[in-house]
Amino acid sequence: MLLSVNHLGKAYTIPHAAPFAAVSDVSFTVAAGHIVGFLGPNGAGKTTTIKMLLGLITPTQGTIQINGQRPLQALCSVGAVLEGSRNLYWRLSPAENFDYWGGLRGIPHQTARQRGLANLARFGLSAKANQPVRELSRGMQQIVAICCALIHQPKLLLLDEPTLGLDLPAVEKIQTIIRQLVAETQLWVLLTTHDMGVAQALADDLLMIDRGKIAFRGRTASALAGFSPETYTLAFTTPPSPAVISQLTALGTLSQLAATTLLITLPNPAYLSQLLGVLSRLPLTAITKKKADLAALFKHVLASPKKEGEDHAYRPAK
Ligand SMILES: Nc1ncnc2c1ncn2[C@@H]1O[C@H](COP(=O)(O)OP(=O)(O)OP(=O)(O)O)[C@@H](O)[C@H]1O
Repeated sequence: MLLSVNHLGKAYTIPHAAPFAAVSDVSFTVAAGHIVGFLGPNGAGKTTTIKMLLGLITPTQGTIQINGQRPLQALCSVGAVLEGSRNLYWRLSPAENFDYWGGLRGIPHQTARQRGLANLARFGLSAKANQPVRELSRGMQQIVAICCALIHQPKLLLLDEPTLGLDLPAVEKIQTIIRQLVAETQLWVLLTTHDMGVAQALADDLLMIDRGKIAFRGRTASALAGFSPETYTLAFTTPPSPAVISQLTALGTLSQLAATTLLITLPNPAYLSQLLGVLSRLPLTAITKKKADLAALFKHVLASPKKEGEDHAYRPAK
Protein backbone atom coordinates (compact mmCIF):
# COMPACT_ATOMS: atom_id res chain seq x y z
CA MET A 1 0.00 0.00 0.00
CA LEU A 2 1.55 3.32 -1.03
CA LEU A 3 -0.28 5.45 1.51
CA SER A 4 -2.21 4.27 4.53
CA VAL A 5 -3.76 6.74 6.96
CA ASN A 6 -5.38 5.38 10.10
CA HIS A 7 -7.55 7.32 12.54
CA LEU A 8 -5.50 10.44 11.91
CA GLY A 9 -6.24 13.48 14.02
CA LYS A 10 -4.79 16.86 14.82
CA ALA A 11 -6.00 19.03 17.66
CA TYR A 12 -4.41 22.47 17.85
CA THR A 13 -3.77 23.91 21.28
CA ILE A 14 -5.40 27.29 21.62
CA PRO A 15 -4.54 29.58 24.55
CA HIS A 16 -7.38 29.92 27.09
CA ALA A 17 -9.65 27.61 25.07
CA ALA A 18 -10.27 23.92 24.53
CA PRO A 19 -8.02 22.27 21.88
CA PHE A 20 -9.46 22.63 18.39
CA ALA A 21 -9.74 19.42 16.35
CA ALA A 22 -8.81 20.46 12.80
CA VAL A 23 -8.72 16.79 11.73
CA SER A 24 -10.41 14.01 13.65
CA ASP A 25 -10.34 10.28 12.92
CA VAL A 26 -9.45 10.38 9.24
CA SER A 27 -8.68 7.02 7.64
CA PHE A 28 -7.99 6.26 3.99
CA THR A 29 -5.66 4.34 1.74
CA VAL A 30 -4.33 5.20 -1.68
CA ALA A 31 -4.40 1.99 -3.62
CA ALA A 32 -6.58 2.54 -6.65
CA GLY A 33 -6.70 5.42 -9.06
CA HIS A 34 -3.68 7.47 -9.93
CA ILE A 35 -4.98 10.90 -9.01
CA VAL A 36 -6.97 11.35 -5.83
CA GLY A 37 -8.96 14.57 -5.53
CA PHE A 38 -8.83 15.67 -1.88
CA LEU A 39 -11.75 18.06 -1.63
CA GLY A 40 -13.46 19.97 1.13
CA PRO A 41 -14.73 23.44 2.02
CA ASN A 42 -12.48 26.13 3.55
CA GLY A 43 -11.16 25.05 6.92
CA ALA A 44 -12.12 21.39 6.40
CA GLY A 45 -8.66 20.11 7.32
CA LYS A 46 -7.03 19.44 3.93
CA THR A 47 -3.82 21.42 4.45
CA THR A 48 -3.50 20.12 8.02
CA THR A 49 -3.74 16.56 6.65
CA ILE A 50 -1.18 17.27 3.92
CA LYS A 51 1.22 18.81 6.44
CA MET A 52 0.91 15.66 8.57
CA LEU A 53 1.58 13.48 5.50
CA LEU A 54 4.75 15.48 4.93
CA GLY A 55 5.85 15.24 8.55
CA LEU A 56 5.67 19.04 8.91
CA ILE A 57 3.28 18.77 11.84
CA THR A 58 2.81 15.93 14.27
CA PRO A 59 -0.59 14.24 14.53
CA THR A 60 -2.22 14.17 17.93
CA GLN A 61 -3.73 10.77 17.09
CA GLY A 62 -3.48 8.02 14.49
CA THR A 63 -0.79 6.80 12.12
CA ILE A 64 0.46 7.47 8.59
CA GLN A 65 2.40 4.93 6.56
CA ILE A 66 3.98 5.83 3.24
CA ASN A 67 5.42 2.76 1.54
CA GLY A 68 5.34 1.15 4.97
CA GLN A 69 7.31 3.99 6.59
CA ARG A 70 6.46 6.96 8.81
CA PRO A 71 6.36 10.35 7.03
CA LEU A 72 9.78 11.56 8.20
CA GLN A 73 11.39 8.26 7.12
CA ALA A 74 9.59 8.35 3.78
CA LEU A 75 10.66 11.82 2.63
CA CYS A 76 12.41 10.35 -0.43
CA SER A 77 9.09 8.88 -1.61
CA VAL A 78 7.13 12.13 -1.35
CA GLY A 79 7.17 15.40 -3.27
CA ALA A 80 4.93 18.37 -2.58
CA VAL A 81 3.83 21.70 -3.93
CA LEU A 82 2.19 23.52 -1.05
CA GLU A 83 -0.28 26.39 -1.16
CA GLY A 84 1.33 29.82 -1.48
CA SER A 85 4.60 31.11 -2.85
CA ARG A 86 7.17 29.40 -0.64
CA ASN A 87 7.88 26.46 -2.91
CA LEU A 88 10.66 28.27 -4.81
CA TYR A 89 13.42 30.80 -4.23
CA TRP A 90 12.23 33.80 -6.21
CA ARG A 91 15.64 35.41 -6.69
CA LEU A 92 17.04 32.20 -8.17
CA SER A 93 16.38 30.94 -11.68
CA PRO A 94 14.60 27.61 -12.25
CA ALA A 95 18.00 25.97 -12.96
CA GLU A 96 19.41 27.30 -9.66
CA ASN A 97 16.25 26.19 -7.82
CA PHE A 98 16.82 22.66 -9.19
CA ASP A 99 20.38 22.74 -7.81
CA TYR A 100 19.14 23.99 -4.44
CA TRP A 101 16.19 21.63 -3.95
CA GLY A 102 18.17 18.71 -5.39
CA GLY A 103 21.00 19.48 -2.95
CA LEU A 104 18.57 19.42 -0.02
CA ARG A 105 17.44 15.97 -1.18
CA GLY A 106 21.07 14.76 -1.40
CA ILE A 107 20.99 14.54 -5.19
CA PRO A 108 24.26 15.27 -7.03
CA HIS A 109 24.26 18.72 -8.60
CA GLN A 110 24.57 17.47 -12.21
CA THR A 111 21.74 14.95 -11.82
CA ALA A 112 19.40 17.46 -10.17
CA ARG A 113 19.99 20.02 -12.87
CA GLN A 114 19.57 17.48 -15.69
CA ARG A 115 16.32 16.14 -14.25
CA GLY A 116 14.91 19.60 -13.62
CA LEU A 117 15.84 20.90 -17.04
CA ALA A 118 14.45 17.78 -18.72
CA ASN A 119 11.07 18.34 -17.04
CA LEU A 120 11.18 22.04 -17.81
CA ALA A 121 11.75 21.18 -21.48
CA ARG A 122 8.92 18.66 -21.42
CA PHE A 123 6.58 21.38 -20.19
CA GLY A 124 7.79 23.87 -22.80
CA LEU A 125 9.65 26.22 -20.45
CA SER A 126 13.30 25.71 -21.45
CA ALA A 127 13.59 29.33 -22.52
CA LYS A 128 12.97 30.42 -18.90
CA ALA A 129 15.60 28.16 -17.30
CA ASN A 130 17.95 31.02 -16.39
CA GLN A 131 15.51 33.83 -15.64
CA PRO A 132 14.78 34.67 -11.98
CA VAL A 133 11.60 32.94 -10.83
CA ARG A 134 10.11 36.26 -9.67
CA GLU A 135 10.02 37.37 -13.33
CA LEU A 136 7.96 34.35 -14.43
CA SER A 137 4.16 34.26 -14.62
CA ARG A 138 2.20 32.48 -11.82
CA GLY A 139 1.46 29.57 -14.16
CA MET A 140 5.16 29.23 -15.07
CA GLN A 141 6.14 29.42 -11.39
CA GLN A 142 3.74 26.58 -10.62
CA ILE A 143 5.31 24.46 -13.37
CA VAL A 144 8.80 25.16 -11.97
CA ALA A 145 7.53 24.28 -8.47
CA ILE A 146 6.20 20.95 -9.81
CA CYS A 147 9.61 20.30 -11.48
CA CYS A 148 11.35 20.98 -8.13
CA ALA A 149 8.92 18.67 -6.30
CA LEU A 150 9.83 15.92 -8.78
CA ILE A 151 13.60 16.38 -8.50
CA HIS A 152 14.07 13.27 -6.32
CA GLN A 153 11.63 11.19 -8.42
CA PRO A 154 9.05 10.66 -5.66
CA LYS A 155 6.31 8.04 -5.83
CA LEU A 156 3.67 10.26 -4.24
CA LEU A 157 3.11 13.88 -5.19
CA LEU A 158 1.03 16.11 -2.91
CA LEU A 159 -0.38 19.14 -4.67
CA ASP A 160 -2.19 21.72 -2.53
CA GLU A 161 -4.23 24.04 -4.77
CA PRO A 162 -1.89 23.81 -7.78
CA THR A 163 -4.15 25.91 -10.02
CA LEU A 164 -5.14 28.64 -7.54
CA GLY A 165 -5.18 32.05 -9.21
CA LEU A 166 -4.26 30.75 -12.65
CA ASP A 167 -6.11 31.69 -15.84
CA LEU A 168 -7.82 29.04 -17.95
CA PRO A 169 -4.92 28.29 -20.36
CA ALA A 170 -2.53 27.93 -17.40
CA VAL A 171 -5.02 25.69 -15.55
CA GLU A 172 -5.34 23.52 -18.66
CA LYS A 173 -1.57 23.35 -19.02
CA ILE A 174 -1.10 22.24 -15.39
CA GLN A 175 -3.86 19.64 -15.88
CA THR A 176 -2.11 18.29 -18.98
CA ILE A 177 1.21 18.17 -17.15
CA ILE A 178 -0.24 16.27 -14.19
CA ARG A 179 -1.98 13.77 -16.51
CA GLN A 180 1.21 13.38 -18.56
CA LEU A 181 3.32 12.74 -15.45
CA VAL A 182 0.90 10.14 -14.15
CA ALA A 183 0.73 8.40 -17.53
CA GLU A 184 4.52 8.32 -18.00
CA THR A 185 5.63 7.45 -14.47
CA GLN A 186 3.98 5.40 -11.75
CA LEU A 187 3.34 8.60 -9.81
CA TRP A 188 0.40 8.87 -7.42
CA VAL A 189 -1.02 12.32 -6.89
CA LEU A 190 -3.08 13.63 -3.98
CA LEU A 191 -4.55 16.88 -5.21
CA THR A 192 -6.47 19.46 -3.21
CA THR A 193 -8.46 22.02 -5.12
CA HIS A 194 -11.54 24.19 -4.76
CA ASP A 195 -11.93 24.13 -8.54
CA MET A 196 -14.47 21.38 -9.18
CA GLY A 197 -13.71 21.54 -12.92
CA VAL A 198 -10.07 20.68 -12.25
CA ALA A 199 -11.05 17.92 -9.82
CA GLN A 200 -13.57 16.44 -12.26
CA ALA A 201 -11.04 16.58 -15.11
CA LEU A 202 -8.21 14.97 -13.13
CA ALA A 203 -9.33 12.91 -10.16
CA ASP A 204 -9.71 9.16 -10.65
CA ASP A 205 -10.77 8.90 -7.00
CA LEU A 206 -12.40 11.34 -4.64
CA LEU A 207 -11.78 11.92 -0.98
CA MET A 208 -14.00 14.58 0.53
CA ILE A 209 -13.38 15.99 3.98
CA ASP A 210 -15.71 18.18 6.01
CA ARG A 211 -15.06 19.60 9.47
CA GLY A 212 -12.07 17.31 9.93
CA LYS A 213 -13.89 14.08 9.00
CA ILE A 214 -14.06 12.13 5.76
CA ALA A 215 -17.48 12.80 4.24
CA PHE A 216 -17.13 10.71 1.08
CA ARG A 217 -14.67 8.53 -0.75
CA GLY A 218 -15.04 6.60 -3.98
CA ARG A 219 -14.28 6.45 -7.68
CA THR A 220 -15.13 9.68 -9.45
CA ALA A 221 -16.79 8.01 -12.42
CA SER A 222 -19.06 5.76 -10.38
CA ALA A 223 -19.91 8.53 -7.90
CA LEU A 224 -21.00 10.78 -10.75
CA ALA A 225 -22.88 7.95 -12.46
CA GLY A 226 -24.75 7.21 -9.21
CA PHE A 227 -25.48 10.85 -8.53
CA SER A 228 -28.04 12.33 -10.81
CA PRO A 229 -29.50 15.56 -9.48
CA GLU A 230 -33.24 15.99 -10.04
CA THR A 231 -32.65 19.23 -11.88
CA TYR A 232 -34.41 20.06 -15.13
CA THR A 233 -34.21 22.94 -17.57
CA LEU A 234 -37.65 23.91 -18.88
CA ALA A 235 -37.96 25.94 -22.09
CA PHE A 236 -41.30 27.55 -23.01
CA THR A 237 -42.51 29.35 -26.15
CA THR A 238 -43.85 32.24 -24.05
CA PRO A 239 -42.86 33.46 -20.57
CA PRO A 240 -44.67 31.39 -17.92
CA SER A 241 -47.37 33.22 -15.97
CA PRO A 242 -47.04 34.05 -12.24
CA ALA A 243 -49.64 31.31 -11.56
CA VAL A 244 -47.43 28.71 -13.30
CA ILE A 245 -44.36 30.00 -11.47
CA SER A 246 -46.08 29.54 -8.13
CA GLN A 247 -47.28 26.02 -9.09
CA LEU A 248 -43.71 25.08 -9.99
CA THR A 249 -42.29 26.74 -6.88
CA ALA A 250 -44.56 24.48 -4.82
CA LEU A 251 -42.86 21.45 -6.41
CA GLY A 252 -39.20 22.35 -6.06
CA THR A 253 -36.50 25.02 -6.06
CA LEU A 254 -37.00 27.27 -9.06
CA SER A 255 -34.76 29.77 -10.76
CA GLN A 256 -35.38 31.77 -13.90
CA LEU A 257 -32.51 31.51 -16.42
CA ALA A 258 -34.24 33.67 -19.08
CA ALA A 259 -37.76 34.99 -19.78
CA THR A 260 -38.79 31.65 -21.27
CA THR A 261 -36.34 29.32 -19.49
CA LEU A 262 -36.59 27.98 -15.95
CA LEU A 263 -34.42 25.64 -13.89
CA ILE A 264 -36.18 23.45 -11.36
CA THR A 265 -34.67 21.09 -8.79
CA LEU A 266 -37.10 18.56 -7.34
CA PRO A 267 -36.62 17.30 -3.77
CA ASN A 268 -36.76 13.71 -5.10
CA PRO A 269 -37.71 11.79 -8.29
CA ALA A 270 -41.24 11.10 -6.98
CA TYR A 271 -42.12 14.72 -7.82
CA LEU A 272 -41.43 14.16 -11.53
CA SER A 273 -44.93 12.94 -12.38
CA GLN A 274 -46.46 16.03 -10.72
CA LEU A 275 -44.04 18.24 -12.64
CA LEU A 276 -45.01 16.56 -15.91
CA GLY A 277 -48.70 17.04 -14.95
CA VAL A 278 -48.18 20.81 -14.58
CA LEU A 279 -46.08 21.00 -17.76
CA SER A 280 -48.60 19.07 -19.89
CA ARG A 281 -50.90 22.12 -19.86
CA LEU A 282 -48.14 24.56 -20.90
CA PRO A 283 -46.44 25.59 -24.17
CA LEU A 284 -43.25 23.68 -23.42
CA THR A 285 -40.57 23.33 -26.15
CA ALA A 286 -37.96 21.33 -24.24
CA ILE A 287 -37.26 19.66 -20.91
CA THR A 288 -33.66 18.62 -20.26
CA LYS A 289 -32.26 16.81 -17.24
CA LYS A 290 -29.08 18.37 -15.91
CA LYS A 291 -26.01 16.10 -16.10
CA ALA A 292 -24.31 15.18 -12.85
CA ASP A 293 -21.23 17.23 -12.15
CA LEU A 294 -18.74 17.23 -9.33
CA ALA A 295 -19.81 20.66 -8.06
CA ALA A 296 -23.38 19.36 -7.52
CA LEU A 297 -22.13 16.11 -5.97
CA PHE A 298 -19.85 18.08 -3.64
CA LYS A 299 -22.73 20.31 -2.50
CA HIS A 300 -24.91 17.24 -2.00
CA VAL A 301 -22.27 15.50 0.13
CA LEU A 302 -21.80 18.57 2.30
CA ALA A 303 -25.54 19.00 2.73
CA SER A 304 -26.13 15.33 3.66
CA PRO A 305 -26.69 14.77 7.36
CA LYS A 306 -23.80 12.81 8.86
CA LYS A 307 -24.03 10.30 11.65
CA GLU A 308 -21.30 10.25 14.28
CA GLY A 309 -18.35 8.24 12.97
CA GLU A 310 -19.83 7.81 9.49
CA ASP A 311 -17.44 8.46 6.65
CA HIS A 312 -19.64 7.68 3.66
CA ALA A 313 -22.32 10.31 4.09
CA TYR A 314 -23.07 10.41 0.39
CA ARG A 315 -25.73 8.00 -0.82
CA PRO A 316 -26.68 7.84 -4.51
CA ALA A 317 -30.11 9.36 -5.22
CA LYS A 318 -32.79 6.65 -5.09
N1 LIG B 1 -1.69 26.42 13.61
C1 LIG B 1 -2.99 26.39 13.81
N2 LIG B 1 -3.51 26.69 15.03
C2 LIG B 1 -4.84 26.64 15.26
N3 LIG B 1 -5.77 26.30 14.33
C3 LIG B 1 -5.32 26.00 13.10
C4 LIG B 1 -3.92 26.04 12.77
N4 LIG B 1 -3.79 25.68 11.47
C5 LIG B 1 -5.05 25.45 11.00
N5 LIG B 1 -5.94 25.63 11.99
C6 LIG B 1 -7.40 25.47 11.88
O1 LIG B 1 -7.66 24.16 11.43
C7 LIG B 1 -8.78 24.14 10.55
C8 LIG B 1 -8.39 23.44 9.27
O2 LIG B 1 -7.46 24.25 8.57
P1 LIG B 1 -6.81 23.77 7.19
O3 LIG B 1 -5.83 24.81 6.79
O4 LIG B 1 -6.32 22.37 7.33
O5 LIG B 1 -8.09 23.79 6.23
P2 LIG B 1 -8.21 23.59 4.67
O6 LIG B 1 -9.19 22.49 4.43
O7 LIG B 1 -6.85 23.40 4.07
O8 LIG B 1 -8.83 24.98 4.26
P3 LIG B 1 -8.65 25.91 2.95
O9 LIG B 1 -9.41 25.21 1.86
O10 LIG B 1 -9.31 27.18 3.38
O11 LIG B 1 -7.18 26.03 2.67
C9 LIG B 1 -9.20 25.60 10.36
O12 LIG B 1 -10.29 25.86 11.24
C10 LIG B 1 -7.97 26.37 10.81
O13 LIG B 1 -8.31 27.63 11.37
